[in-house]
Amino acid sequence: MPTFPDHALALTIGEPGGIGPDITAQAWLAFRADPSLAFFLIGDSAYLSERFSRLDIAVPVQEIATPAEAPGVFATALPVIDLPFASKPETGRFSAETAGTVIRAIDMAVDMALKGEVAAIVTNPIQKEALYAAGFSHQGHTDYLAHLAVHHGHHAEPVMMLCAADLRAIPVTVHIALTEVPRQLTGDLIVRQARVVAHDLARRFGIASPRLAFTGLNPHAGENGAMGQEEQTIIAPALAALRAEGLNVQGPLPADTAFHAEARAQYDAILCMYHDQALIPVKTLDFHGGVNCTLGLPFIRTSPDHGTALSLAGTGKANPKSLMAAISLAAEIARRGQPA
Ligand SMILES: NC(=O)C1=CN([C@@H]2O[C@H](COP(=O)(O)OP(=O)(O)OC[C@H]3O[C@@H](n4cnc5c(N)ncnc54)[C@H](O)[C@@H]3O)[C@@H](O)[C@H]2O)C=CC1
Ligand SMILES: NCC(=O)COP(=O)(O)O
Repeated sequence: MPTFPDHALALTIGEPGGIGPDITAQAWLAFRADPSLAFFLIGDSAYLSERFSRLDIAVPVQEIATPAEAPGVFATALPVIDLPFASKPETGRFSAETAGTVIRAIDMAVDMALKGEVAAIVTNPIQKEALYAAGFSHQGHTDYLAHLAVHHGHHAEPVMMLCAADLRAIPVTVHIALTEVPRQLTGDLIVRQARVVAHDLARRFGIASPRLAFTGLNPHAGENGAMGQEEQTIIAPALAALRAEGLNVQGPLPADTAFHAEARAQYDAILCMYHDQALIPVKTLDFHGGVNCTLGLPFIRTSPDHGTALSLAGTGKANPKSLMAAISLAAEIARRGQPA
């Protein structure tokens, strides 16, 4: 397992028309004096230099050929592995024309992680609709990273976990229409995700016997079937199976009362039945400190909790703290290592 300070973190450029370049520059300014947080960016160095020159900050860019060069450069310049765009991105706009290169940056980072050349991957936000328009057939990074890992011969069972100060929330179903949720929510899906969460909270977060909570799907967790059946037919049986395996589980809890401070103190992570049930509390509690961490991969991946914020790109107004928190968490997990 590669660790700091020998191995740097690989950052991917994400949507070039969005705030990724700006917050990466700000993160470098904040962290450049700390070799334990050394990172490099995979992106178009000429475009990045031009973007930075328009912000009121001095961020020199230095091209590197390999990840191993990054720690030696990090204190004086933002190390960049050059990956030029075929067509010039437009700040504040997304384009399907750059999507292939955006995906290529992710491919390269995964390749480096699987070869043990980097300590972890931190992804800048992608514009999902731009990638979809270019033929990308995955929901987002989370399932694409797992696809790449499997393609390279590894096992992967991807789980999206959003972390705020004292809340870790997992959407069991992710980027699907709300009408699809009852159709795609199964006991098997809940059980498989809970196993990954329990395993990775122990392995990556040092929580030996994590306490897992689960929300219901319906208002008041269905109120004994009066407001929906999924709690009784899908969620409760899945929890019973997990209990039989020795996992510490509670629920299904009514989602509306599962996130206040006293409730949060009762669990280490909460598995929620759909995207907004998990992400609204995280982003409300800690929008600028929230981190998206993928569990179930053979490498470490974190990301800011927010998206591309196109309207802020190039303005200098994007807050870099979520990306900084993502970098810090990736470094912390890498330092902890991976006990078997
Ligand atoms: N990990 C990833 O790749 C993610 C990608 N996305 C993608 O981003 C695109 C835009 O999604 P939206 O729903 O509009 O979410 P968004 O997070 O880009 O923007 C939501 C609101 O938060 C503000 N905001 C976001 N980041 C900020 C920052 N660092 N500092 C200050 N304000 C900030 C924006 O200006 C906007 O008002 C979509 O294509 C979505 O799929 C969204 C979330 C994560
Ligand atoms: N809403 C979370 C999000 O869009 C992140 O998705 P991913 O790209 O990390 O899979």
